[in-house]
Amino acid sequence: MSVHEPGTPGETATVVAATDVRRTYHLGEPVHALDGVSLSLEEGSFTAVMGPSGSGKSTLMNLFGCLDTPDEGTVEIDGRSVTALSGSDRARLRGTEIGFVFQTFNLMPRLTAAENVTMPMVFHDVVDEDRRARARTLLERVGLGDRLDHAPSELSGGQRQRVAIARALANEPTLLLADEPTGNLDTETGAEIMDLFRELHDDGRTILMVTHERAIAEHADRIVHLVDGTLDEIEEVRGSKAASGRDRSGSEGSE
Ligand SMILES: Nc1ncnc2c1ncn2[C@@H]1O[C@H](COP(=O)(O)OP(=O)(O)OP(=O)(O)O)[C@@H](O)[C@H]1O
Repeated sequence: MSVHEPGTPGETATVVAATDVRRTYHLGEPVHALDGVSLSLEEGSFTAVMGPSGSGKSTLMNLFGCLDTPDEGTVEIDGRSVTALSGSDRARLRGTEIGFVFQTFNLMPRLTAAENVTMPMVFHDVVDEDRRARARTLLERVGLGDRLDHAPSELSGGQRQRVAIARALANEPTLLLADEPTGNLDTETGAEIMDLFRELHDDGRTILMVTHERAIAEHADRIVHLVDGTLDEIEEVRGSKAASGRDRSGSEGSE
């Protein structure tokens, strides 16, 4: 199901949408972290969010990730209004519809790679052996089929992030949210992780990524620029790194 059914054949569906969202924090002087932002994510789109420190990027991610609700405006995920849900229903929606990738990986240190990947599957009715098989498939997908039983401390930074990406995919989420996914990696490893994101994008995943780095943002199809809690510009990334490797109706890469 989608927020808006496509009007014409071939038109892409909006799967996640924030409409005129406002979020004000009241610690002393009110801070308008988001001051009327609307942003829709089409199915299979890859969007980067950039902006100065304090411009509202994390606040927007928290709304899309069902970690917070707006004071005004609405957030809809796969046709469901997040704003109308109770805290526990929102947590369930978060567990089933959102996959999170963090700058600091956030793996459970005492669990193996495979066990980390099976953790989010509690939201689904999957028996143990199927979970293990699914974790294996996901870890193979991110190039770690030979690291299932390694602890995070036995993996490199790039490998840890790959485990985190496999974990984020555990429930076939509607939306993959990545907060500075290359922030703790060297340039080369960061580029490898972005290659993986590009592959996931090619597989049809819907991705929203916050980054400070222009070169990383250019892997997306468009860059959303936030300034002072407002949407300053949506920049289409022409011949983006994400698009360059693919044949997209033959229309890309000829500039
Ligand atoms: N829980 C909170 N309580 C009070 N103020 C907050 C809270 N979270 C964020 N803010 C304020 O809201 C504004 C937006 O913060 P936000 O974290 O969304 O920005 P950001 O663009 O992600 O910044 P950065 O790039 O530094 O992570 C900032 O002025 C921040 O100080």
